[in-house]
Amino acid sequence: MNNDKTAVLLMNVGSPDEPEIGAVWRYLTEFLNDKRVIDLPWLLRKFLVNFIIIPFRVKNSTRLYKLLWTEKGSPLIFHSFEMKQKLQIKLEDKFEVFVAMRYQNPDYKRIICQIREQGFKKLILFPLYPQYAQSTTETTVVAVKQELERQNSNIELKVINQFYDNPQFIQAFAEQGRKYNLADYDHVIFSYHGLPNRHLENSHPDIKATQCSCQNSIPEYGKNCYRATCYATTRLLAKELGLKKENYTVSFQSRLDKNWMEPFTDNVMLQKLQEGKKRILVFAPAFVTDCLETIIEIGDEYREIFLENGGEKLQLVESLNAEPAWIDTMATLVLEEANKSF
Ligand SMILES: C=CC1=C(C)c2cc3[nH]c(cc4nc(cc5[nH]c(cc1n2)c(C)c5CCC(=O)O)C(CCC(=O)O)=C4C)c(C)c3C=C
Ligand SMILES: [Fe+2]
Ligand SMILES: [Fe+2]
Repeated sequence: MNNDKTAVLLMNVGSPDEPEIGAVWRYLTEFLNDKRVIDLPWLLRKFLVNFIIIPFRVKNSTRLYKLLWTEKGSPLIFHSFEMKQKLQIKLEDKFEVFVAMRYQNPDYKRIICQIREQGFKKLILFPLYPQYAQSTTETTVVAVKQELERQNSNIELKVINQFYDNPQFIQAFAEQGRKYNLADYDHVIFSYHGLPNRHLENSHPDIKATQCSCQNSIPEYGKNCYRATCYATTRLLAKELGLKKENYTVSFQSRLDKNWMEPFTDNVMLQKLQEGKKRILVFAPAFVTDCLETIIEIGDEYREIFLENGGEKLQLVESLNAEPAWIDTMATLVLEEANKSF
């Protein structure tokens, strides 16, 4: 029994079990039927997701997952496991670290069952998203709370809600960037996973998102405003890297349709090219592990478009994965959370 130990649960989005059409279909079905991801009325969501989006998307997504897949499987999954192992060593034996995915496997419901059966009384949930969003952190927290209730568990829960401005996180990402010589590049893009504009409006209860100045500072209400926190992460990273305002741009990638957060990364990249910036370095600080959206979308797809249009170099900065500076950051975040009273 582990009465005096605290369980730490790392949770990320998840990947399909294999890069085959059936597995990708199951993954997209679980992911996109989540009402916090596609937040439309039930019937409209079911119809749109299951009869339009998935049938139209699944073939291409499978092709991309085949390109992404390695001998060790999906990067998002194997990097998450490597993080878990290294964090366990760092935290030693007062904590036991688990890893689960919001969608597909390892299944968070099964991992919570293990945590309960092993007698843990305290759980620190660590959603692996630097910036809070309803489609990532919120859905993870709600799912874990619901599952703990369903299993009649009295485990005490704490959550690391976000860490977009944590100085160690900023340092760790900057260190990844410093592996490249910044002087070799004409411009830097900070590319974040986008959100539907509707989600942005949800985090702007009193004002239209378009009228909000959260690009410049975190507004009063704004700690849960994804756009505000993306820009805040960028300002801190730019400062750490000594970048001048005119030498970097924030943009958003991975849109499902045109009503997503702008500017779009691919448009920014081509606009910079027109301005004569032929060598671009891209950071993706919404992701702590490399995944489909970094390796394939930026590293392959955007890079190819950039080169075809006359660019010379588009370089993706690797994510934090299991880098020592990031493992140290994770340990600090866990210990800080553990030191707040349960
Ligand atoms: C910052 C993290 C993420 C946010 C915010 C996010 C929002 C979001 N995503 C979709 C739809 C898809 N995302 C997909 C892949 C994917 N998304 C994230 C992270 C965030 N998503 C990651 C890390 C990944 C990669 C997973 C991997 O296996 O490597 C996919 C699947 C791939 C594809 O078919 O393109 C979809 C679909 C929505 C709708 C959304 C916000 C509403
Ligand atoms: Fe996504
Ligand atoms: Fe805002």
